[in-house]
Amino acid sequence: MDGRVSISELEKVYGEGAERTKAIEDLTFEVDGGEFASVVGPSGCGKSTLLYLIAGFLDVTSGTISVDGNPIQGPGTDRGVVFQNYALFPWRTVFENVTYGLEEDGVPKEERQSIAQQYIDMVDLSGFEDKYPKELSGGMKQRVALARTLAYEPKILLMDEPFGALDQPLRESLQDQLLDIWGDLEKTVVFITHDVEEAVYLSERVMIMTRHPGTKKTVSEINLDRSGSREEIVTSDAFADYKNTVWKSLHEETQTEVTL
Ligand SMILES: Nc1ncnc2c1ncn2[C@@H]1O[C@H](COP(=O)(O)OP(=O)(O)OP(=O)(O)O)[C@@H](O)[C@H]1O
Repeated sequence: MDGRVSISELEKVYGEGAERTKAIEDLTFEVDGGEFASVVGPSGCGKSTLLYLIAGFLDVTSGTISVDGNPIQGPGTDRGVVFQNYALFPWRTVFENVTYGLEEDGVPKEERQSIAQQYIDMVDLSGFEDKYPKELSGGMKQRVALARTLAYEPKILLMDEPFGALDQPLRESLQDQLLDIWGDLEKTVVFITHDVEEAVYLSERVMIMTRHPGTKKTVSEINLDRSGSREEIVTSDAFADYKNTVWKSLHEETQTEVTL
């Protein structure tokens, strides 16, 4: 399936001289087309840097990042980013936020209206098309942001702690909505989170990063039976085992941080 992300011997250094910070070193990781992969790691280990490098917002210092074998050269509509703070345009309605990328791409009006409506319906925001962001809850804002990104049909969704600002019930409902959308649309997802439970619940694989400078520490494959309800999944022994494994690996890194 399309949407394979290959990261090879990646290094990212910010600044020069006394300001020099090596954020990522020697990171090699591959996300298959259509896979849901999460990245967890201690604060400052380079998770957002990694995501912005894949997005093409930042240049690599050395190494390569390719999508389906083609080295990335800046941002592109094959990759869509969803941020924690929604990044909506406050002066645009829900509908106008979702059509934004399509307008930029020169999609004709009727076509962009029908595409926007399709994704607004998909995130359960029908009826809210004419509202402005300030009239929406945090969960609704994030659903608008998701619809806006989905509207230009990227193969790859890059999500930077998208549910980090939401309370637990909202978080859970958006996680389930995202899983449904991922199942329907067959996107590749690279999902950054601090939350081990969230990573295990959502992902097929979880990469744990070392603390500064960040690199791949371990990768956990998550083979959960997802046919049951959320309650059945999160109370299963398998879920607890996966959570423990990821938590222990992450905890080793945060312990290092404390003792340094
Ligand atoms: N624009 C920048 N200029 C200089 N250093 C930066 C810049 N952005 C990030 N860094 C540094 O790079 C390292 C990785 O930062 P990054 O934000 O990618 O980590 P993170 O794992 O996403 O952190 P958090 O979990 O706290 O959001 C940190 O040491 C940070 O201070």
